[in-house]
Amino acid sequence: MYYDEFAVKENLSLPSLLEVLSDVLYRYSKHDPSLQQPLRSILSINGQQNALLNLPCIDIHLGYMCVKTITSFPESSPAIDGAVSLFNSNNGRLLLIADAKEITARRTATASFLATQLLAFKKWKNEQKENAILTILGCSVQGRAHLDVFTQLFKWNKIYLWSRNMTHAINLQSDYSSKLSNIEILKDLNDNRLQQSDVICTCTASEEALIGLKQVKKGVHINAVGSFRETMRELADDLMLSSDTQIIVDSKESAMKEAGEIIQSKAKIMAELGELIHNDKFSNDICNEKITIFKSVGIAVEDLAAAIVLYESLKK
Ligand SMILES: NC(=O)C1=CN([C@@H]2O[C@H](COP(=O)(O)OP(=O)(O)OC[C@H]3O[C@@H](n4cnc5c(N)ncnc54)[C@H](OP(=O)(O)O)[C@@H]3O)[C@@H](O)[C@H]2O)C=CC1
Ligand SMILES: O=C(O)C1=NCCCC1
Repeated sequence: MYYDEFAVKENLSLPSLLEVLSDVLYRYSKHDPSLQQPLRSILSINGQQNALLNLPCIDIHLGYMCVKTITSFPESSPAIDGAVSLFNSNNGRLLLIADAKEITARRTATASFLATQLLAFKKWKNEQKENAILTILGCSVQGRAHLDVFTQLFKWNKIYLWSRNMTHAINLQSDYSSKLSNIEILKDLNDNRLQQSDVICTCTASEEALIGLKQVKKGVHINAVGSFRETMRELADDLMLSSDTQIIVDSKESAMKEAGEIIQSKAKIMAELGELIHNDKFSNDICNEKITIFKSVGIAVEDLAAAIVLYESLKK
């Protein structure tokens, strides 16, 4: 009944997760009445950064209900802890409880990959696809999961890693040295190699902007994962507000309430990720000169997708 982080990692198929994520995000953005997801609750402890989060949702169409309960204690390691519970929505039976750290990390990185497919790969010509450069900023749990998922699902020409504490980037590079020989370390964020990156994933708990317009190239795609509070941000206002930037989010409702970059810059959101799925008009409109930003805050239907994929794989 309880599946720990190792069982989650072993049994959660990324291609299946990508498919189910795409389906639930599509139906979420279409306001499909069979999918119910209220705004998550974030209860702060003593007005500090530590918090208890609750993310529930019901999917009558697929026949499941899910609730993820996690703590976020940024000064602890791991920062996130908790469990995901999956239920049958026809008879109310509890089907599975699984480690939330691993589910959160893998569904978040897979949502970023889906955004990269929809926003970057579609605008690239073949040559750019064959020589694509990925950069990951922040080499803790989310950065590590992004490296793992992004390299399992796509072949990158080069990968650059940066972390505030450079040892964390070096450790991550070393953990992957037997599988990936194309990883390099960025010592700082003014390194020219950041400007060569085709895709950048920002996976930090920063409260100050780490990158601005001058540090990135035209047409870059950014997955901004870290911020989920008004006070947090990874991207500067000039990047958020540039007329060359198109901003996509997982949920408009959540992003306007939780994403520091959106709240502080008052940048306009172009669409939800789900609105780009099965939408040829949008794909045709994406221009390779534009910067695309996927601002992810994390929503319950993403945990639901992961829990369903896990449950159905374990049932076989
Ligand atoms: N969008 C989503 O769905 C999700 C978002 N998150 C968020 O993503 C972020 C990273 O999560 P996770 O890896 O689990 O967290 P950890 O606490 O494990 O790691 C924090 C990361 O942020 C970096 N960091 C912290 N402060 C700064 C700063 N001021 N400047 C630059 N880097 C900084 C750390 O770098 P170093 O170690 O080198 O010091 C480290 O890489 C968190 O903010 C988390 O809340 C998490 C889950 C889902
Ligand atoms: O979606 C999630 O799960 C989280 N989002 C922001 C940070 C904590 C976990």
